[in-house]
Amino acid sequence: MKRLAITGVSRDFGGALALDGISLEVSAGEFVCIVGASGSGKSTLLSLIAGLDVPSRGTITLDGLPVEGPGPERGLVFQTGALFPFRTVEQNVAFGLEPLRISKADRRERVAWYLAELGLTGLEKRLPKELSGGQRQRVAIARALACEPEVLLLDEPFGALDCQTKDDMQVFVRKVWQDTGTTIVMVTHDVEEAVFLSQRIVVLATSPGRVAAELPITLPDQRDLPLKLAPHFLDLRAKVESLVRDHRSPSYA
Ligand SMILES: Nc1ncnc2c1ncn2[C@@H]1O[C@H](COP(=O)(O)OP(=O)(O)OP(=O)(O)O)[C@@H](O)[C@H]1O
Repeated sequence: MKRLAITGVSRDFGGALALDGISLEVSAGEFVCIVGASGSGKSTLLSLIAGLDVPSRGTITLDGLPVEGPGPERGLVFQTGALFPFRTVEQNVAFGLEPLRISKADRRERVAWYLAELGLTGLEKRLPKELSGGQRQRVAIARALACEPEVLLLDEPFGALDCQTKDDMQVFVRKVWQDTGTTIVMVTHDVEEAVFLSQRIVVLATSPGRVAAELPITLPDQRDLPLKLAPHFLDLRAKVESLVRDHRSPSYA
């Protein structure tokens, strides 16, 4: 289990400051959502944590060790799952396990467990083109989780899905998080989704991107879809929406 610490992180794209002095800690096993208006630097922050990009200033550490590039302890899933088109579902999920020194039988068992966990049993032999958008995203999440990362980084993973599929995916992700204890950091522009999923929401402000607010999400651990209509849920959602609105650049007002 790892603790993620982001300290004084800035990212300057040749004079354009995308992130300015972000400090944030995520505890082992925590589920944190990052929200903010378009351009607030959400994706930039996630790529820095993933090690796909390097901060201009500041440090990012996992259990005290600096992040210096991508690593197997951090799994990443984007909006379009980017599956290997000529691999079947089970071959996609097994991909990250192939270089690991585990027996074929263990590998098969692990793949089967994650396929079952994500509701994909029965689709093992299908190719990505034979799946729905929601199924494809579940394969992408299963593939990231099969490597048993300490931290799962999700960048708008359900952004391209219809409302119904998105609802189902949110329920899946809550269950997976509870079953596996994986630390999750997720970027979304959907405030309802962030409130439903997370234990804490970090709101980023725009121009430059910085932490505007952090809110603990005081909802029960067991969450089902009707919770989205409960008064306490709606209060939290309204509060976060107004924080996002209040911290976007004037050009969006
Ligand atoms: N490679 C890059 N070169 C120059 N500027 C960049 C680059 N990547 C991001 N930016 C700028 O950094 C800022 C933050 O972008 P980022 O994509 O992280 O925001 P975001 O909050 O994820 O936005 P959205 O919700 O629209 O996806 C934006 O002003 C963007 O134009």
